[in-house]
Amino acid sequence: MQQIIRAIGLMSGTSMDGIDVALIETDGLAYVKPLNSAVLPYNEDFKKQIEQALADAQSVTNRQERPGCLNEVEQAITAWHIYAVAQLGEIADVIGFHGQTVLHRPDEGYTIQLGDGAALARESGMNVVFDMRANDMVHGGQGAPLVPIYHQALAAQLDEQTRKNGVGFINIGGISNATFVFEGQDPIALDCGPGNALLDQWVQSEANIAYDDGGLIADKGVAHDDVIERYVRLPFFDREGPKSLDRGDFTLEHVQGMALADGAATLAKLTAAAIAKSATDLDQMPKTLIVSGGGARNACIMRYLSEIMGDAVNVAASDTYGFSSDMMEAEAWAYLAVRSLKGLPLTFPSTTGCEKPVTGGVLAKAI
Ligand SMILES: Nc1ncnc2c1ncn2[C@@H]1O[C@H](COP(=O)(O)OP(=O)(O)OP(=O)(O)O)[C@@H](O)[C@H]1O
Ligand SMILES: CC(=O)N[C@H]1[C@@H]2OC[C@@H](O2)[C@@H](O)[C@@H]1O[C@H](C)C(=O)O
Repeated sequence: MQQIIRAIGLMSGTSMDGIDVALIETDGLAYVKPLNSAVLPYNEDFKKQIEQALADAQSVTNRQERPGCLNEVEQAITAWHIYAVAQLGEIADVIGFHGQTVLHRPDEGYTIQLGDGAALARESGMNVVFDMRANDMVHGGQGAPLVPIYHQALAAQLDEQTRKNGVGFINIGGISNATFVFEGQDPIALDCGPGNALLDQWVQSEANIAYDDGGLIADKGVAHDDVIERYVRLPFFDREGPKSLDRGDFTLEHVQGMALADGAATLAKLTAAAIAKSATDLDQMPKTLIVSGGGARNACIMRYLSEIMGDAVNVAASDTYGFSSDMMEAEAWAYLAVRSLKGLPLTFPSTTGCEKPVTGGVLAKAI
């Protein structure tokens, strides 16, 4: 019997809306049991500071550099995470700490997640595994997505028929990413395209609203397929996976001038079209798509996705299967920390393009 470890995962994703915290127990293999979770939303002031950090990070040429406000924001991010762990109020053997991505340049071989793992270990009194993307890049990988091996562990909990027919896990966060799990194979993964980030920016700039709750704005609009075509012509979509994106890789340029609802509908349909496109190179189309992340709550994105995938594919939010849509990434970071402690691979040639399965992460021990 493999050793069962209690692990906390901390995820603050590209939507920059706050920190998801999850406690699980796992053997780092097929056994996973979520135990508790919490959310710590960032306030408006801090979101603005992170946006400034994203802008200041643009000048970085080496991942150790911290120009502009980056040092200050990194300390603040660490403080928010220390508070998030305290809020959860649980003791674990290890914490998996993602940090805040401020720059992701896979073609140049670096990615930066702000967050001081040693400080978190010191203040929480728990061991922390952080910086889990870097070693993948050292081995030729994209450094993202890392959640696929966790998706594979979840897939093992599904019934035999569902597993046999292949399962896609779709995470619609700021950027969307997909993992396709077929029995007996390593998971196949890639970033798909914009998730909610463009839609958030759109409703923010046009209506001063943080996000399109339920997809109600998009639902009132008409999607412009010619605009979607313009996005889909970008070179990213021609490349085969594995591939990954930076939050800044897509902009609102093609929807500028549209009416609020039409722009929202167009961006919702673009999100769905990009996800559907990510499955086109597969040898076999999975019969089930399990959707997580905030985008699973956008009924318009979900409807477009079901329509584009057609009747042969069952598209449903992950909660339908008993997997938490909101906590899946935080749980994944807990799971990855355990795999890191055990020296197990986090990434595979089929998930990030690394040359061989590789482990990763840096361990900061609690003193
Ligand atoms: N009720 C809702 N209706 C519609 N959209 C929602 C709802 N709740 C959240 N969202 C969308 O989900 C986004 C947050 O998603 P999530 O927390 O999965 O992203 P993330 O983890 O930050 O990003 P990533 O996975 O790219 O790192 C919000 O910015 C918003 O656009
Ligand atoms: C560099 C980075 O932070 N990438 C994120 C981002 O958000 C979604 C997508 O782009 C994915 O590749 C990744 O996060 C998920 C959790 C991952 O690594 O699996």
